[in-house]
Amino acid sequence: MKILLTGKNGQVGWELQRALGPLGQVVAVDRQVLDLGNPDSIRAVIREVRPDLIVNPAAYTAVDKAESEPELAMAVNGIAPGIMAEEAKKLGAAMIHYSTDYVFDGRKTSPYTEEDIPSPLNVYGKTKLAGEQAVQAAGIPHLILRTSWVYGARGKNFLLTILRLAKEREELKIVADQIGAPTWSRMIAEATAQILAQSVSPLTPHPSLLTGVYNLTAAGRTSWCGFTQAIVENAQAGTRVMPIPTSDYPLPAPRPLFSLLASDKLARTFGVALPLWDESLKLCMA
Ligand SMILES: NC(=O)C1=CN([C@@H]2O[C@H](COP(=O)(O)OP(=O)(O)OC[C@H]3O[C@@H](n4cnc5c(N)ncnc54)[C@H](OP(=O)(O)O)[C@@H]3O)[C@@H](O)[C@H]2O)C=CC1
Ligand SMILES: Cc1cn([C@H]2C[C@H](O)[C@@H](COP(=O)(O)OP(=O)(O)O[C@H]3O[C@@H](C)C(=O)[C@@H](O)[C@H]3O)O2)c(=O)[nH]c1=O
Ligand SMILES: [Mg+2]
Repeated sequence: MKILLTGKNGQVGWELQRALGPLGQVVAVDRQVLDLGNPDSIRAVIREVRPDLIVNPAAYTAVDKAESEPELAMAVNGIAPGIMAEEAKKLGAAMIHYSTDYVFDGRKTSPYTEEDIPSPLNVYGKTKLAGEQAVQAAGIPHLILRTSWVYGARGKNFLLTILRLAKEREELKIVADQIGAPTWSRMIAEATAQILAQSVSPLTPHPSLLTGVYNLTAAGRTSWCGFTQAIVENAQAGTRVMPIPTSDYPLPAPRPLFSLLASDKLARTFGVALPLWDESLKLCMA
């Protein structure tokens, strides 16, 4: 099986390079080779590589910047995945795509399921929803894996931001009224590999994916403030962490207040379930 992996230097892309290795021949590309903002570049690379499977963790993930760059965010998150899926269709290939809790408005009080109707609050969420719909419209075998609050040992993420701020400041003020599940990029990659391993057979080069949307997040729940407290504790940083309401931390993009995703469908379908968020955080930080 030949796998084309986009965004190889991103948090999830980096971990996928390693995790997918045993499952096939991985052709991992970055923005220089495959520019998601450029449809011709997307088509050219896919036609040259001729993958059996496209795995697409590349995305425009700067949530606030997206508010002032909506066209670029839409090109990368909304339009590019559809072009990939159309090219996959011509090759008889399948696709694994990633999406976000930010497709929801956060007005629910119990975890969102795959049946809940998305209603994004910000440009990033709107463009990610458009990308989901574009992949679905192509009519190819696909998985859309929705995850949340991704962190890891490299790249731009909340864990690394807090570790930096904890060194610079004696006190951190962090919003405590946004609830979600911090998810380690490595867990997302390993779960993807486990799912994929169940979907390939030596008889056919193309994976037979159980097409659909699946939530894929760590178990448990916390707030950004709770996440910060755990980071500071694990780092033995001694920084004070003060809970604040979202209204005290104004940002260009509104965030959903509640964005827990129920991962039962993933467990039911593939027998895959991620550990508690704070257990993975300890492992990652160790
Ligand atoms: N980060 C998070 O908190 C969450 C992420 N997700 C989703 O999970 C997936 C993986 O996210 P994550 O690994 O955190 O993302 P990152 O921001 O860590 O990585 C994204 C990658 O996409 C690449 N990229 C951005 N623009 C382009 C472009 N125009 N052409 C080619 N490549 C581009 C980046 O390249 P470069 O390094 O050159 O910028 C980077 O390597 C995404 O679909 C994201 O929407 C879902 C929930 C939470
Ligand atoms: C740095 C900092 C942030 N915050 C708040 C701001 C914000 O409400 C919250 C989270 O901050 P961030 O901007 O890092 O998180 P954000 O970029 O909103 O993270 C999101 O990224 C996209 C890509 C996703 O798909 C989502 O699942 C989610 O992970 O923490 C504080 O309250 N104090 C602080 O000092
Ligand atoms: Mg961010």
